[in-house]
Amino acid sequence: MIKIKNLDKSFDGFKALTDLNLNVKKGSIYGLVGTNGAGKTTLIKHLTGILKPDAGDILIEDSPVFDNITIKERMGFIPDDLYFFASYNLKESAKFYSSIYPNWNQKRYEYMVKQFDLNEKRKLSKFSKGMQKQAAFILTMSSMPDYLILDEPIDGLDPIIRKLVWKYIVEDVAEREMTVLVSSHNLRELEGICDSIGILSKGKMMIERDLDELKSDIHKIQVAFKNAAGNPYEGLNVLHKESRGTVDLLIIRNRKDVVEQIINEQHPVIFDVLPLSLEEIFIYELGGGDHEIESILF
Ligand SMILES: Nc1ncnc2c1ncn2[C@@H]1O[C@H](COP(=O)(O)OP(=O)(O)OP(=O)(O)O)[C@@H](O)[C@H]1O
Repeated sequence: MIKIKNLDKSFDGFKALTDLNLNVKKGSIYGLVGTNGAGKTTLIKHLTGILKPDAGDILIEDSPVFDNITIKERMGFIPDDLYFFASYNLKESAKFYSSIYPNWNQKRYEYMVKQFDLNEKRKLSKFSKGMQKQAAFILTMSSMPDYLILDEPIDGLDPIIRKLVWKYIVEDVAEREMTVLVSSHNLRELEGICDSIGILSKGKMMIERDLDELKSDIHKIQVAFKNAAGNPYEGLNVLHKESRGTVDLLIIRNRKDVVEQIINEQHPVIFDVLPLSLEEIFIYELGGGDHEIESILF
């Protein structure tokens, strides 16, 4: 399990992370999302022991991460900006990885090289950006990490490879309880694989919830009444409302059964509860402003 408690970090007086808390359950996939500059990479650099916090605790299995070789041997990290030894090919890199990661799995490495169809004798510096990401993924997954930390892992990968990457991750989570934290701007893909989500904004954790729970709390409805008496939405937590002719479109933060009960009491002529995607929740929660929400949601 990964736990961050009250993390603070400043760069030359600029507060990049403020009193940040984060929890990732063992054997789960945690999606870290946030606007540009929100602090995702800074947070990940703390989690992987690259940066030292000004204050707070970064714990894996209750042990501090910084300078913790035992934990780092069991951790795989793919940064946004990859670093390779310029003169190495994939095969030489694998040899290096096998010397530092005690759980290195040579069979898996060979299988993955075939499956991703990479030439292991070609210098990594000659690979395209996407091929370098694939190489980093093969090396990391062949070290059989218990903790996998990924910063924008699918950026620049084609759809077939992206599918393969997620397949490996999901299988390792299911089969050997690997714990994953992944930052991404691709909310549609995160939505399909994450158990929980942390939404970061301006260095602060805005929301951290199970994805299903998050979704069961907030709904988009369209509704029309023939003769509504007074305010038909009284008792509901309406986050946003607009009207198109006789049809009202609303974002409501209540349980679905509560929404249904209150609206049905007013005998609507039209009433649909529509699912809200993670992308929509993200935009709403980060207060995109009613105008932006309007154009995206409806
Ligand atoms: N070494 C540094 N020195 C000064 N400021 C930094 C440093 N690293 C990060 N920052 C600042 O901290 C803030 C958070 O940056 P970070 O790279 O963590 O954001 P991010 O959420 O990963 O953004 P993006 O989605 O654009 O990659 C930014 O304002 C950035 O300029």
